[in-house]
Amino acid sequence: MGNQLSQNRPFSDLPPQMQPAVCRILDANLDRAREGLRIVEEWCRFGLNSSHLSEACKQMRQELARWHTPELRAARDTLGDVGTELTHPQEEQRSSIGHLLQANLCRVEEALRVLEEYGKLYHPDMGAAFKRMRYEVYTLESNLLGYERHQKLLKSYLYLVTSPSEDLFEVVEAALQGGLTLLQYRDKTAEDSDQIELARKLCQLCHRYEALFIMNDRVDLAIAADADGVHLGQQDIPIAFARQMLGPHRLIGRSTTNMNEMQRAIAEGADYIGVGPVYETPTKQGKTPAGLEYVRYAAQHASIPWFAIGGIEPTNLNDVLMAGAERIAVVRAIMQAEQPTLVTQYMLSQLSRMKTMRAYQAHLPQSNV
Ligand SMILES: Cc1ncc(COP(=O)(O)OP(=O)(O)O)c(N)n1
Ligand SMILES: Cc1ncsc1CCOP(=O)(O)O
Ligand SMILES: [Mg+2]
Repeated sequence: MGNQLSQNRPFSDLPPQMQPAVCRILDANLDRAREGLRIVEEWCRFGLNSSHLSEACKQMRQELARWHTPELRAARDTLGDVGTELTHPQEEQRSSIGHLLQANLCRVEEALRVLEEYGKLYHPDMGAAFKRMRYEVYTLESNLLGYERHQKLLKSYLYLVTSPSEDLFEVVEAALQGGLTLLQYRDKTAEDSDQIELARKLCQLCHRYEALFIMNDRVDLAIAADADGVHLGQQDIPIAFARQMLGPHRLIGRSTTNMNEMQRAIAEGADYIGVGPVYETPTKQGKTPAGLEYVRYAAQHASIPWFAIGGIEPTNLNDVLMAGAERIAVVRAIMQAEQPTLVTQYMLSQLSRMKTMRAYQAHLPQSNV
């Protein structure tokens, strides 16, 4: 590319007074795009441990570096740049990693758009090169978001499924403050328009705490609320259709009550499954419990994350954990708790204790287990 750049003399028909300005624009935006990519790359590498995503960032940075010729660098005039001290107040605050990544990807995309337009004046190949790179950044953004969702799911051990409540937001926020990282909005009676409004607000609240937000039953409402995914029961829309509508990066959960449903959900590409009801529960009246037997089966055979659900409370949590559950989902235990933060913290601590115990046992010689 270096040769190509020097062979095709830039600015063939630009008036001379415009040439330094174009060079300064290209220089500034090459820097901007590289800096933004570097910030994203660091998170891919150290936050997500994804060599694949960090390599994608690195390759784009290297391509930007190849375009950043000495001629463009020489055009820099920092003292004469009236924009160096202009910062937007939002740049001073980043409320979460998600926002930080989004802001920087947006910065990269903007810079690439500028490079694409002004680049056309500078070199015949520049416009097309930066257009292609902009699309690569869109793909990176989408892969990154999908990867983040899956990582968060893997790190989620407690799942709160909501029930209609006057204190919905207070309870959910209290649970988030207690460390909840996965929420499902479930309301079987509200109008669609009300559900969308509530779902959007809940989704924003969850994202402020870096938690995932899942919509129960309805793919259309999940899209409207920009949810991280949807939870589908056996009577809800098939996973394949949901996947077509949601794309590859949103999560799909499926309820299962027996081993056949479990195997089918896994084969159909569910990201996680509900396993239950473990116990009879007023939240789902008339539903026959699958019992601890099915929890034991799941512990042996489920190859994707699974959440034991149904009638789980602080008093029987240990039995469910002893049957092999690593993850649980609850409605009443938190929605009806007097102190939702404390119950969340208690449940999370029990799940974590069990996880540590299992990890320890896995390292003991078999005769000691
Ligand atoms: C995590 C989780 N597991 C199971 C269910 C139940 O889903 P479904 O069988 O579709 O019943 P409804 O919740 O729609 O009444 C769930 N919601 N979440
Ligand atoms: C939605 C759902 N699916 C299976 S059991 C259940 C309800 C669980 O509610 P609770 O935790 O109050 O028993
Ligand atoms: Mg359902």
